[in-house]
Amino acid sequence: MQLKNVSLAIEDKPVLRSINLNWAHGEAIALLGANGAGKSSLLKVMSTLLHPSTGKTTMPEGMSLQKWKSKLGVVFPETFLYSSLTGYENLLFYQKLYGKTDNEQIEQVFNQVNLSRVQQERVETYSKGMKQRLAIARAFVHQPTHLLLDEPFDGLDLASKTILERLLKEKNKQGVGYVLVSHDSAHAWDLCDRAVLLHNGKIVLETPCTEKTYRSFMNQYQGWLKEKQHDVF
Ligand SMILES: Nc1ncnc2c1ncn2[C@@H]1O[C@H](COP(=O)(O)OP(=O)(O)OP(=O)(O)O)[C@@H](O)[C@H]1O
Repeated sequence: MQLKNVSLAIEDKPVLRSINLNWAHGEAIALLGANGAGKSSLLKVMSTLLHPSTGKTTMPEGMSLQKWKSKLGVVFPETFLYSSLTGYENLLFYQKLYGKTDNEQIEQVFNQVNLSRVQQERVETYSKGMKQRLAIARAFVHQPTHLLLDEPFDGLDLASKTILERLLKEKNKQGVGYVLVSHDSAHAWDLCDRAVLLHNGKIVLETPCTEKTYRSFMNQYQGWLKEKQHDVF
């Protein structure tokens, strides 16, 4: 997917400013930045939930908007789960939305997020971490090729965190790309090919995620964060 000069204003407030970003097929991008930098808004534009005020988003080659939506899996702070339905009913519902019914796939994702045991229980009885794992399963249930992940590790215990890390690495090996928003830069660095830093709605830094580039990136990131503190206080 390609974003060209994308800007977004919400209620006249500039949230994204002239964003240029190329997301290559299978690429894992860490999207970093301070609170309010515009990370979630950018993911929403990429998911087409929000439309840019100006600029252009282009789908990967040959893909219609409809096709793009069908290839996309999202983990957003809103879980999009139905609490009065069981875990199984939720996954079945979402799979059907994508025009599929594949019980084996549902079983597989339940196994992957370690929720098989409670799949017939209503979601309102799940803990926060279990709901988050089900939201992750929901994002994977139609076998997307692109993932938009807004703090997907939020609320996960250590074991669940490891499960998700493994899942992302495995999917990435199979060619699935993702954009990962995280406040844990070191963690995101380990899971991604490239890091993009947003500040006040602008991309201010981009670098490949290698051991060598981490320190320099973090020094610059901290510089931006200090500037942000001056803005606020
Ligand atoms: N619905 C909305 N109405 C008004 N302002 C909004 C809305 N959504 C986002 N904003 C503003 O847009 C800016 C960017 O918000 P966004 O949630 O994208 O940032 P973020 O980088 O994801 O932050 P965080 O790390 O805190 O999640 C913020 O200043 C926020 O107040």
